[in-house]
Order: sequence, then structure tokens, then C-alpha cells
Amino acid sequence: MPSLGRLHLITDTRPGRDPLAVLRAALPVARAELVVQVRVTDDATDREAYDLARRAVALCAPYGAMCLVNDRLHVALAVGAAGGHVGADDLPVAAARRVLGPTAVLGATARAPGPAAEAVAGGASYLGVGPCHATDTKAGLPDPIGPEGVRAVAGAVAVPVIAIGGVTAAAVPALRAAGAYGVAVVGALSAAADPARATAELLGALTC
Ligand SMILES: Cc1ncc(COP(=O)(O)OP(=O)(O)O)c(N)n1
Ligand SMILES: Cc1nc(C(=O)O)sc1CCOP(=O)(O)O
Ligand SMILES: [Mg+2]
Repeated sequence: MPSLGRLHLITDTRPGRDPLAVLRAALPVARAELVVQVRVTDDATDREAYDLARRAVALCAPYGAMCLVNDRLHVALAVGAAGGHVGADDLPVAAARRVLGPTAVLGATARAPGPAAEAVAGGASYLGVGPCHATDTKAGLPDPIGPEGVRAVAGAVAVPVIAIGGVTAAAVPALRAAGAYGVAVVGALSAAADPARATAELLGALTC
């Protein structure tokens, strides 16, 4: 697997957001430390997902940043993304690995050590672990697991753990201390008044 960036920016699906503007602000700051995950609403058409992912891949390329596609692995393949991310409602990890092939980057959501180990056995290259803290960005999430939940998962697997859910720069040190390799954010960048500055703050917290 190519080296995985530590700051994962997931595109904001909420109305009125401009995910590509956030990418344009974050990429020159984080460059290859940025992983962009293209995520669309469940009711978005494949064409909409494809158009957004195609643009994201093109924006990432000059910076050496990796672009992944959430859920829709056929879109990931169609746009030449580096891989995809799946969770409990998506293709099982082993099936996703078969779709993407042996060298693609495959992320899987895991909220506890047992499922985390199963995901790695199925071929996950990294794990998205959370929600670490409360968040309004996605409805229907279980209770936050906190840094201790991250520690439990990180101690059970040998792949990078990416902490997600309500992550801010202030939360990063405790998550890193718990074994997180990196973090995934939506609101911390998408809702920031200055996304470039917010990117620098997150990156600073991740690399100090
Ligand atoms: C890095 C990362 N971690 C977790 C998720 C959540 O994926 P999933 O559980 O499949 O939920 P949706 O994002 O598809 O709503 C993620 N996308 N990225
Ligand atoms: C898409 C998603 N998945 C989560 C999980 O825990 O599986 S939390 C989440 C949303 C993260 O957004 P924010 O950084 O704004 O809290
Ligand atoms: Mg999913």
C-alpha cells in the first residue's frame, strides 16, 4: 500500500457546502499528508458521485494526495481513485477487496477490537474508528467511544487507525496518544472560517 496520509478530509454532504472549495484550500497546505475521501448522500446518483470524485482525483493529483471513494467502489474504479472505504452497510471487506484488487487502499469502519481484527483479516489496509466524540455531521451513530475506544482497537490491529467523529485539532493529542495514526474530519475543515488555517492546525497537531 502507498504511504497513507494522516489527515483524512471527507467531503461534506450537507446542503450549501462546497466540498471542492475546501479541498482547494486544504491541498496546498497538507499535500501528500491529505487523504480525500469522496462521500455523497445515499440518494445522490452515481453520476453525481462520479462527477465529484473525478474532480477530486484531478485536484489531488498535483499534490500527490490520495483520493478514496466512500461506499461506491465502482465509482472509485471508474475515476482511478486509490481505493475506497466501506462500513457495516456496504460490501463486506473481503468482497470490497476483491472488487478493488490487491494493491488498492481499502478502509473499513470498525468500532471495537473484534470487528477490527475481522476487517483486517478481510483485507482492510486501514481502519476508521469512531465516533470518538459527539458529532452532528452524521445521524444515527452509536455513543462516542472516546480515546479509550480508539486505544482498544489500535491495540488489536497492525494497520493504521484513523480516528473519526467530532475530531478537532484540540482532540488530536489524546487520540494520537491512544494509538491513532491519523484522523478523519468533515466539520473541522468544512465548517472552518479559514479551511487552510484549520488544515495547518490539524496537521500541526498530527505531526508534533
Ligand atoms: C475514515 C472513515 N471512518 C469511518 C467512516 C464511516 O463509514 P461507514 O460506517 O460506512 O458510514 P458512511 O460514511 O458510509 O456513512 C468513513 N466514511 N471514513
Ligand atoms: C461519516 C462519519 N462516520 C463516522 C463514524 O463514526 O463512523 S463519524 C462521521 C462524520 C464525521 O464528521 P465530523 O468530523 O464533522 O464529526
Ligand atoms: Mg459506508
